[in-house]
Amino acid sequence: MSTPEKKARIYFAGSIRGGREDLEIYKELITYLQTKGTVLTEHIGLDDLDDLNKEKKRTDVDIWERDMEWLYSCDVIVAEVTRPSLGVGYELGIAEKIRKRVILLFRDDTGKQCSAMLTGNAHFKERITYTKVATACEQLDALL
Ligand SMILES: O=c1[nH]c(=O)n([C@H]2C[C@H](O)[C@@H](COP(=O)(O)O)O2)cc1CO
Repeated sequence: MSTPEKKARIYFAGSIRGGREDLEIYKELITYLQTKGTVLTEHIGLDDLDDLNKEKKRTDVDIWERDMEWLYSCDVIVAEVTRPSLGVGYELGIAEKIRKRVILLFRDDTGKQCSAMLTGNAHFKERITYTKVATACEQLDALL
């Protein structure tokens, strides 16, 4: 009997307190990523963060401890960085320090540029620039 293949543990990073303007995009990306593995941070795609894991009832210390455990233990981080977020920037800084694989997603239809701290950084060499989520998913498919 063959052993079942281990599902990839995916840490999806996206803005929460930095602003929820891209929520619909996060939802689509998370739904796609769930076909590729277990998305640890699926709460990032919820309309109401209270729905799934009582995010609003957690203390900030609980959130930070849980997310650090997920960040250190995941197989890959997929970060949607179009909407700037202090939390996502912090997670990516740690990812670089612990040499965790990161795939960055950035939309090219906003007239904004991605931070040079990411685009100038050799650790973040896997970058997807996209307009439509379907295109981003096609490119993710080639990487995951
Ligand atoms: O309630 C939360 N839950 C949570 O998982 N995070 C993590 C995951 C996200 O990738 C990132 C978002 O950071 P920020 O809230 O600064 O935009 O931080 C952040 C918050 C709130 O800061």
